[in-house]
Amino acid sequence: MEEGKLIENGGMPKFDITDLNLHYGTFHALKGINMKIRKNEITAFIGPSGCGKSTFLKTLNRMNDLVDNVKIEGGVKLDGKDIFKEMDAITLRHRVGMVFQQPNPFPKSVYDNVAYGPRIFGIHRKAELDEIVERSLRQAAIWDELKDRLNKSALGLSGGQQQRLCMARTLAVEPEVILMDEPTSALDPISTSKIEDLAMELKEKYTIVIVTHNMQQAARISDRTAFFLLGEMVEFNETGKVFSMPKDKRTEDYISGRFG
Ligand SMILES: Nc1ncnc2c1ncn2[C@@H]1O[C@H](COP(=O)(O)OP(=O)(O)OP(=O)(O)O)[C@@H](O)[C@H]1O
Repeated sequence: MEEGKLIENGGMPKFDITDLNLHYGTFHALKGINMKIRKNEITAFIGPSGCGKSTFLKTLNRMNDLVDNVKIEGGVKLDGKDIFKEMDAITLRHRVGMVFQQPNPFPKSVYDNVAYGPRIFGIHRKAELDEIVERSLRQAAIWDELKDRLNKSALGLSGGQQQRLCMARTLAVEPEVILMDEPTSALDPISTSKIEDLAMELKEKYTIVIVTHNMQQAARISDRTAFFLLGEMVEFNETGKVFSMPKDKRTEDYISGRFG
């Protein structure tokens, strides 16, 4: 593995992003982003609507490749390897999973939703799939609720259950990074708190990057927070510092609600 630049307190960052620029046609959506995302931490992206948070998140597993007229320049390394030049998109998306804003289970049974990814990657033995399904549902803290409904349609679950099922589906292929794009914005407070608890448990094993509009959520669960504005990353620091003593006036205005 190629040696990447170490971060201040040692270790290699999970993602090393250097001078990343993204254009949608003539629109400059990400402007010169530099950032190192650490392993086993939760990194939160905050900022007003349209500032580029989702665009940046999707760049990390090359979901933007599918958009017409997109131009991406700069470097994104995962464990020291360039995700555009040294990795194919399938391998990347296996290693970097994603959970979306709206729970999006397939119109299949609970079991088949979770087994979907492993089957694509060639696992067909029933005993092995059973084990993966149970492990993933347990990790997503939903096994007890669903163990007697494995053959029922996932579409019959509540929104909060569907979102934890989608987490289980992501976990089933054992990714290293989980990208979460406003995963709780469609959920009630109890389901939200379950997803937050889950994210905090999962960071022991995974690296988590979450886009959230909810600043309390970023403050509650993330280790580091990045504030975006108009395609720029204005500030990136330990979450406590960003919220208690932001360095940039624009961050301060945003977190104190004076932005406008
Ligand atoms: N496929 C696309 N084609 C053209 N422009 C796009 C596309 N996707 C996003 N944009 C534009 O890029 C900018 C950043 O969008 P993005 O969705 O990344 O913002 P965001 O910070 O995640 O917003 P929100 O918080 O509302 O989800 C916006 O101005 C948006 O209109």
